[in-house]
Formats: sequence, structure tokens, C-alpha cells
Amino acid sequence: MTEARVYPAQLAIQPISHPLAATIRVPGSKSITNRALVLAALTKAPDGVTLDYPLESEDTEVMIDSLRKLGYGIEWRDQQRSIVVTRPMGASLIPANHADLYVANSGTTMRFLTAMVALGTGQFRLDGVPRMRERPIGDLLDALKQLGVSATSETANDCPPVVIQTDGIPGGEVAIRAGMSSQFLSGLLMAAPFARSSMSIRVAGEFVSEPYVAMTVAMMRDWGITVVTPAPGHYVVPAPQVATRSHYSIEPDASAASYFVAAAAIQGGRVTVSGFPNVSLQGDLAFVDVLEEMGCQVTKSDSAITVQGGTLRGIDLDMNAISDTVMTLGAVACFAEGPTTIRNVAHIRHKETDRISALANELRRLGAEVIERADGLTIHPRPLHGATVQTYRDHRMAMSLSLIGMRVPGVVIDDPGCVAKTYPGYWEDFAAIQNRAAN
Ligand SMILES: O=C(O)C1=C[C@@H](OP(=O)(O)O)[C@@H](O)[C@H](O)C1
Ligand SMILES: C=C(OP(=O)(O)O)C(=O)O
Repeated sequence: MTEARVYPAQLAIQPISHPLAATIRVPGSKSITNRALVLAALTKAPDGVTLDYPLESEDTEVMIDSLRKLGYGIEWRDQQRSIVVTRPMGASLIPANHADLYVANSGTTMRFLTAMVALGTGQFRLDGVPRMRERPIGDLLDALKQLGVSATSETANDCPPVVIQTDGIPGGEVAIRAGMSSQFLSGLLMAAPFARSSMSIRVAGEFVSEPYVAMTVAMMRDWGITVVTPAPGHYVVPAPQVATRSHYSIEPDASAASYFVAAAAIQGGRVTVSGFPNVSLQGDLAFVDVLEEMGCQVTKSDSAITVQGGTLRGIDLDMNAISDTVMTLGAVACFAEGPTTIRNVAHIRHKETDRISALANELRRLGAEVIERADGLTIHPRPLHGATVQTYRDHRMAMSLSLIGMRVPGVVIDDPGCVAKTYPGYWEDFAAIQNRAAN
């Protein structure tokens, strides 16, 4: 269980005047943890699958709770360093034949489990917080319907709650749209090997957040699953297949690391993020290359990346592939010379909040000049001043805006507890990198 942390209603960020000199290992990747939990549940392993360094946060807790409701055994070990996932002996692929699942505001949990429960026999309902009821899922439901599964939006608005009535996935040909979220495609891909026959999945139109689909395919292959990619946007998954794996180690979270490397860019000095393998599954590690292009110095050595602050220049960038770091870049952009333009991220209006408009509002509140467009924004740095900033129940808004408070006195974060979605210990770690500042 996530240790019960108590967060204040508001948190005043203390500015610091010295450059940073810190090394940090951030918690496990949310995206890898939630994929690993799904794949481990679907694995045939009598002693279960042990996952090392999983993320323990709201988004992974709702995944764990849901898998338990579906009949899997899940146990934390070694003071939360590992988790063991077991399918009971003799149980079917989805042990329960009825479940009402609550996923809070976890997009990965909602989308991955909607596809996964379609492998079972019975009726399954998935719901979340009010914002989850505004987040689209119609394109995934449509794909499941093409495959012969009854998949409906309870309120008929293509958003959760979702009801899946199923007798397994027969397999076959399917076209899926993934222009609003790649999670639809990732969810379907992870279910595909366990269908009754092979599946040919074609992506209809452009899809967003491509590195997350690459992560899904790479992890499926790590689980011994065959995925054939005859052409871009076409995936052929033979079925039925058996997933095999007894142990898996989870990388630190690259999106979480973005806050600390951005701290070095904003405050000066250096921050090292450690624990990342040389070949990472996570697209968001490319955020350090963005900082390099803006004027920071980046050193990559065995499993560690160091960012040294420098004079920052604004940048013009397509962030479709790394859109969880848009708000981090928004904070950095305020301290650059010249404007920063972020393009091709219209889909982030469907996340924890409408992130384009939320970022524009809050940077303006702090004094920046921001031009909002349908698919992004342009930030013109101006002298900033303190303000109480709103976070829209969005962990990434809170973590990104906190960075501005290192340089600008009087920044107060409203609802700092929203970080619990992916990084419950963020405020401790944020304070720690500041205390380890160079003199
Ligand atoms: O598959 C994943 O793990 C994720 C995909 C991305 O979502 P979209 O595909 O909706 O952009 C990302 O924003 C999210 O935090 C995690
Ligand atoms: C968009 C995010 O999460 P999800 O879609 O998984 O809720 C995120 O963590 O920034």
C-alpha cells in the first residue's frame, strides 16, 4: 500500500540562490510498471512474476487493486522494492467473471484493462473520477466491437464508465484510431497474443505518443511474445501465445526525471539522474536533448545522465512524442532568451486536465506572455512575479510550476497532493536536491 502521506492544502516554494549539485534516482516508471503488471498477470508462471523497482503511486495502486479484483494475487516484497504477481493455479486467463473496477484518473489503467478484460468471460465495468468520465475511450471500444466484443460507454458519450461483456477475443482484422491517445493501441496490443486467433491491427490515421507504442512492443517481446511489424502502423500478433517471464526490472521514470534536469537548467549548477539503462524504453529521456539544444550541457555515462545549466535559448519544437514533458518545458521556457513554441500536442487537452490551456493560464498568472493555439503554445519570457498557482488536479502541473518557485519568490502551489498520481514523494525529493546545492 502507498504510505499515507499528508499534504498541505497549499505549499509555498522557497526560492534558493545557489546553483544545484545533486544526484537523484527517481521512482520506477509508471508506464513500465503498469505494462509489467498487465503482462505479469497474463503470464503462465507457477511461482508468479517478480517485478523489481515498481512505482508505488495512485496510478499503479489502482492497477494493482483492479488486478486483485480480477482474481490475481499481488504481493509487495522487500519493503516495497519488488512486487509478485500470480495467477492462481488452474484459473482462467482472467480469473473473475464479473468485476467493477475503479481506476481514479489513470489513463493507462483504464485503457489497458478495458482491452485486457475483453479476454475474459463475463461482464466487467470500469469507472474513475469525474475527469476520467471526460477522457475519451471510444476509439478503443470501437476496435473491440470490430473484434466481436460488446464494449460500450455507459453514458453513450465515448467516455467511461465502460462496460465490457465478453466471451474472449476471437482475433481477426481490426483498424484502430490512436490520434487522441496511443494507450488504445497499447492496450489492444497487450491483449492480442491471448486472443483465440491471430490479430492484424492497422492504425487508422496518425497516432500520437509513438514511443509508448514502441515501449509496449518491446516489453511484449521481453515477455517472449511475437509481434510482427510489417509496415509502420501495422502490427500482426500471432495467437494464442504463452507469455513467459519470472523476473523483470523496472527503469526509473523518465517523465519524473524531467523535473530535476529542468531544475538544473532553471537554477544553474548540475543535476544527475541515475539508474537509466543505456538503451531505455522511455521516449521522455529525450527531454535532456531538448535542454541541450536550449543551451545546457548534457553528459550521458553508464546509467546516469547529468545536466549542467547554461544560458538558455528559446526553442521551436514538435513535442508529440514526449508530450508529458510539455509543462516541464513550459517552466524552463520562462527563463530562456527568446520565445519557445511547442507544437503538435493537441491530444494533451484530453489528459488529467486540458494541459495547453492550464499551462497557458498559470504561466500568464506568473507574468509570462503566452499565446495559446489549438495544438500548442508559444511562451514569451517576461519578468515573473509570485502568485498562487492552480494545478487542476494534475500532478505534472504541480511539479512543473514548482520549478519556477526556485527562482521566483512567492510561488505557492495549490493542492500539492495531486503529485500522488505518479510521484507521492516528489516534495521530499524536490527539497532534497535544493539542500544539496553547491555553495
Ligand atoms: O502508454 C503510456 O504509458 C502513456 C502514454 C501517453 O499517453 P497518450 O498516448 O494518451 O498520449 C502518456 O501521456 C502517458 O502518461 C503514459
Ligand atoms: C497523461 C498521463 O497519465 P495517464 O494518461 O496515464 O492518466 C500522465 O501521467 O501525464
